[in-house]
Amino acid sequence: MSVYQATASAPVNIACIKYWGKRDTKLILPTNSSLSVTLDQDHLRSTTTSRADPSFEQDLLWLNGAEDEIKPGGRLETCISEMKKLRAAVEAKSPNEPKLSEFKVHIASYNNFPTAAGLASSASGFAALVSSLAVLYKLPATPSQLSLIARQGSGSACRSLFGGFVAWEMGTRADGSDSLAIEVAPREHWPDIHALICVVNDAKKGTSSTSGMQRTVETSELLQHRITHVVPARMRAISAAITARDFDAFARITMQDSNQFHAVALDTDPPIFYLNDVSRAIIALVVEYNRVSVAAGGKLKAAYTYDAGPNAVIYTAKENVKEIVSLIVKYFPQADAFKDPFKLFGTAGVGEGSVVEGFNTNVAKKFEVGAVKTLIHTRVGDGPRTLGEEESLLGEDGTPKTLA
Ligand SMILES: Nc1ncnc2c1ncn2[C@@H]1O[C@H](COP(=O)(O)OP(=O)(O)OP(=O)(O)O)[C@@H](O)[C@H]1O
Ligand SMILES: C[C@@](O)(CCOP(=O)(O)OP(=O)(O)O)CC(=O)O
Repeated sequence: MSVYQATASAPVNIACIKYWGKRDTKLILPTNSSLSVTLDQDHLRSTTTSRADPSFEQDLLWLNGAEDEIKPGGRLETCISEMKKLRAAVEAKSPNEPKLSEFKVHIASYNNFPTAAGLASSASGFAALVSSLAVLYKLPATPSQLSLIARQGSGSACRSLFGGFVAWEMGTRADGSDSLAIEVAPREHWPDIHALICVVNDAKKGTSSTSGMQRTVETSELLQHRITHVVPARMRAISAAITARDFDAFARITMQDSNQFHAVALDTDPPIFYLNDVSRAIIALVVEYNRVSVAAGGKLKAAYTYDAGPNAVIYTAKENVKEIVSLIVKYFPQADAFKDPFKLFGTAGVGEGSVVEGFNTNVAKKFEVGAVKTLIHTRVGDGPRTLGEEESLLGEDGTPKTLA
């Protein structure tokens, strides 16, 4: 008997121009376009195995080993049924293909980083789900076509269908058929972009993106200004900065847009606060680090950005990562040694950290150990990957394997 199954992994993406607001909550159609950098799956990824079998009695999904309910009419069910529709179209054209669209599926997914902690697990998760089903169903779909379905799982997930630098074009049609992700540039265009994630809090967050942005749409006047007068010009400017590999412009726009996103959160009634004292101290450190560079006749060297939580993502060129890690460690002592995936520091490690010459050390106070729990160093990465049988997360009986 044939086993119909496929495994795929997908990356996390972190937006430079933020998606915040829906014009259609069921189809997940945004009030503005957005743009992100896809991060390297070698460090952060969701891996998903999907299997179709005539003996399965219902569609089931396990996330990190625990069964996750597939609610009727919910996001998971929407994505799975949209993928089955695409499969049914393949079967209609090729009658010899097995009728997988009529079988139930068992899906096992695993995130190698904290779930629902503001590290964009829903983005990599839905991208991996859609990618594994696309391989299982042998769909002739492009990443942009698949992004239309991942979008209905979680808006930001549509951008994880591509590597590199990715735009989600908001589209104008009521059915959402033009609200999809496109590649602005592949990672090979600008592989020098690295990211340092400062994990301030990896617990489940207070106000979810989904409910927070809806409240903003309903109550914030500032959001209307942002979507009409600010984002369209920023989308053009940051795309041009990426094309020209102009880090200075890329960094300025990224920080401005993070600030404005948190301003519209504050402009929401009741207000939403995602940043905390630690987040604000990291902003002060990045601002001062850039000031020193500009004062010496140089350009911006780092850009902070924050999603719906206190964790910072700092984009920079590879050559600056060592200075920035040293800076963060100086103010935020680490309980565990910095995992140095790019071997920037020798055997001595980061030590106590340090600041660059001319840095005003009074811009922030030194925090206690644990204020920044972990530092994850990664870089721009590729799009979803198809994995081999040996990577399957499902055992012979169609339930998740126990992972070592
Ligand atoms: N690998 C996965 N496969 C399927 N669904 C997933 C996966 N990982 C996460 N999800 C879904 O995404 C939800 C978490 O999304 P949520 O938006 O709360 O957090 P986040 O994505 O980590 O944070 P943010 O979107 O603010 O960066 C999970 O509860 C689950 O429903
Ligand atoms: C702040 C953000 O990370 C918001 C992400 O929101 P989600 O994509 O998690 O929201 P839903 O579409 O409701 O699932 C900005 C961004 O990623 O663009």
